[in-house]
Amino acid sequence: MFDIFGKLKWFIKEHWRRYLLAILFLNASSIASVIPPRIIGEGINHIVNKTLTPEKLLELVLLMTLLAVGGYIVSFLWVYLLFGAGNLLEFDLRKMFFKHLLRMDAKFYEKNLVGDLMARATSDLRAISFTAGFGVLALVDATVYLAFLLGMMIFTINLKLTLFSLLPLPIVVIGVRFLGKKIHKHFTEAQNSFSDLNNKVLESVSGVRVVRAYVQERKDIERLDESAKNVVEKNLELNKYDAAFESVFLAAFSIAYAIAIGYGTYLVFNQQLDPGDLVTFTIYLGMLRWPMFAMGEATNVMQRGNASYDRINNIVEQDSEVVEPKRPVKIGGQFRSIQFKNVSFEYPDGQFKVLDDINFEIKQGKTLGIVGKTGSGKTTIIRQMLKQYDLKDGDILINNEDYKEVKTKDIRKFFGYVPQEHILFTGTVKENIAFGNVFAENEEIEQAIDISAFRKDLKFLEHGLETLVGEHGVTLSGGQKQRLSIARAVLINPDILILDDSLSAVDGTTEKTILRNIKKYRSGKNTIIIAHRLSAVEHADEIIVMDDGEIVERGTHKELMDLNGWYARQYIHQQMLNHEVGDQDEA
Ligand SMILES: Nc1ncnc2c1ncn2[C@@H]1O[C@H](COP(=O)(O)OP(=O)(O)OP(=O)(O)O)[C@@H](O)[C@H]1O
Repeated sequence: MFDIFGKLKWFIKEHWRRYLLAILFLNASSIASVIPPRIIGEGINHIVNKTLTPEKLLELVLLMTLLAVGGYIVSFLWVYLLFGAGNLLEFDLRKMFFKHLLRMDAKFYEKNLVGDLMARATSDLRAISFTAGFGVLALVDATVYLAFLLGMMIFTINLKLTLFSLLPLPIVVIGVRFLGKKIHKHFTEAQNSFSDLNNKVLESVSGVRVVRAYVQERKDIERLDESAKNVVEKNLELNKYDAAFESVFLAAFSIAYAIAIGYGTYLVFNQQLDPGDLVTFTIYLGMLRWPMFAMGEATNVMQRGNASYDRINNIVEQDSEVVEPKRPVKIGGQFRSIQFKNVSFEYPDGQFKVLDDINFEIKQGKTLGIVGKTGSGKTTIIRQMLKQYDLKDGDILINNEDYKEVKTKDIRKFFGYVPQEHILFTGTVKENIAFGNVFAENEEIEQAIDISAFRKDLKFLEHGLETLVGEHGVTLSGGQKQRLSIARAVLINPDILILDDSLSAVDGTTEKTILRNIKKYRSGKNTIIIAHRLSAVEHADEIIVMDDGEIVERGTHKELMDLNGWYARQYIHQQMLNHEVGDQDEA
């Protein structure tokens, strides 16, 4: 049950002063709350014994007022400090979690779905934060405050009365132990089902257009329904144990209350107890509700916090397979070359070689074209180049240094990558373009817009560069997104610009314009172009043709045309199609 505090030792150690003060103020407020019932009892005894004088009454009222004001101040302080600790912990954990997500490799994201990660980053982190704030409060009140109250009941009122009223307590202890374990188990199951629902909602929302296009709304609703039902069932199961937990202790407490009232009245009748003391005792008994309830709550909250901490840890403990070098080699200065030497690769859960003995070199200032059938391994070459997966067979060298000896971030700084899927962040067009270089000057942004032929699109956007795009903004067409993504990559002026099928949604004329601009503005820099439309790589210094993970043809456009293989056949076929389309357009 206390495991969670062991796991949070690092945080408590860092914030021990805050916790110490919070607990001191919390206990001061407990003391401030156990004295007034005694004053009330004393007042009643004075009334019964007819010894109450105006001076005594004034003294009692002043004391009560003083305690109320003091209690208010210390309560404010402990609430601020203790719940603040919970918020600080949530902030620290969220930062750590997010940093970890940014560090992880592609394999991690294949294993852990986004919806599940989101569930952990929200409700699990909140459960842990709740433990660090409210959990500590419940624990302190269930022990120290309980001890204060019992002390007052035993030492200032009556030992026997107190002992009798505590008789049902063992029921609570047994209930807490048994039900606490069940709650831990069912809470984890409920959280897992919530993660699953999150994944499905995410898929449904992001794929809503496809779902509609295929008229699959009903099936999608059924799928979500099933998942939502599962969440409800798991939570109802959890509620059952939650309810049993609270009922066990409320029943035990009610019995204790009945015993105390019955036996206390008997003592008053036998003049072994003053009526004022019985009133004080009943008030204490009422006050005992919270620390006894807190006993259950502390267990409950700690069990949940523990389960959530394990779920967070489970993610944070997963390490990236891409191992960072212990003594990294620094590669400063300009990019000179990248070499693939006998590189073979299988995806972690794949069954076959996706890359088979790949060899090529890109020297400074050169353009490489990568073409081939779909699924032949073109993008996988890029993933290896960006060190997204661990390389097992063969070597990749950058400026003659082994990739394994160079930090991933030092490798990636050479690249500007335009992936097949274009991601727009919520913000303006300008912010999206300047994503990789927020300090870019306006002229640099304007130049990136010209290179990527995005200027003509700007005219159609109501607020030009300041138009909001992404989740809360206007929707851009596929071609516009491609051009914006190219502008984003061009702006960072990378040594190697990678266009991964990034010209597929632009027409032939715009493609020519973009390629001409890239050649002109990026002379001396490298470009890698993956394309299905071969006209996009015609001008490259070298073109490699991929088939089933192997390089089956290589050379310049002219050499490949002379070879009369897949490239030449495909090129001629595409040219004929272009003419046909052109003829139809003219007709
Ligand atoms: N994450 C992955 N896990 C397992 N297999 C994968 C993964 N990504 C791709 N593959 C497989 O690797 C092979 C090569 O994929 P890759 O994306 O490199 O091909 P490509 O030539 O770029 O295809 P396209 O032209 O359609 O983009 C395919 O058979 C694909 O199914």
